[in-house]
Amino acid sequence: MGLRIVVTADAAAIEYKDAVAAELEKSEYVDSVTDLGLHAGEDVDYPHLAVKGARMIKAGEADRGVFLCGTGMGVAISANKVPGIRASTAHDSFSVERLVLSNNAQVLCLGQRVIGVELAKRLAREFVSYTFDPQSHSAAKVEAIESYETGEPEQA
Ligand SMILES: O=C[C@H](O)[C@H](O)COP(=O)(O)O
Repeated sequence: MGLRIVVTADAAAIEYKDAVAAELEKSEYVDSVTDLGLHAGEDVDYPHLAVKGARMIKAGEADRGVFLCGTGMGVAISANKVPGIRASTAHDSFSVERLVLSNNAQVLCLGQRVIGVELAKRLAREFVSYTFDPQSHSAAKVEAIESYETGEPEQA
């Protein structure tokens, strides 16, 4: 079964969000792409969009997200406010690989004002091709991240 992807972007990144969504629709790893907007003419600030998308993942309504803004940083910071969500900006292939394989991140964040559209499409395509291995040496570290969300850190 393929991934259910949610995409969203503020007014600074609508063009790239649409390009990334179209790219992901073609991916063999993707079953569905849900577009939370923005669409042309709409204006909602990035924190609200990123948290809405992150909450969809947290609720089990989507598996992964690709969130965009001018830099990819505001949506990442915002998505990480949702407990259980791991999101980061990553603008190179190696980082995107490690975002999944090391960090088990559900959300890739991209910046329309920083990279070219072809790179954005490629990174989104690569992001959905990786699967975290819960038996890997990285799993305990991801669990440690989660332990800091419970209010009872395993090791401070
Ligand atoms: O991280 C924030 C984004 O880049 C956003 O698209 C632009 O935010 P700003 O208008 O506050 O610079």
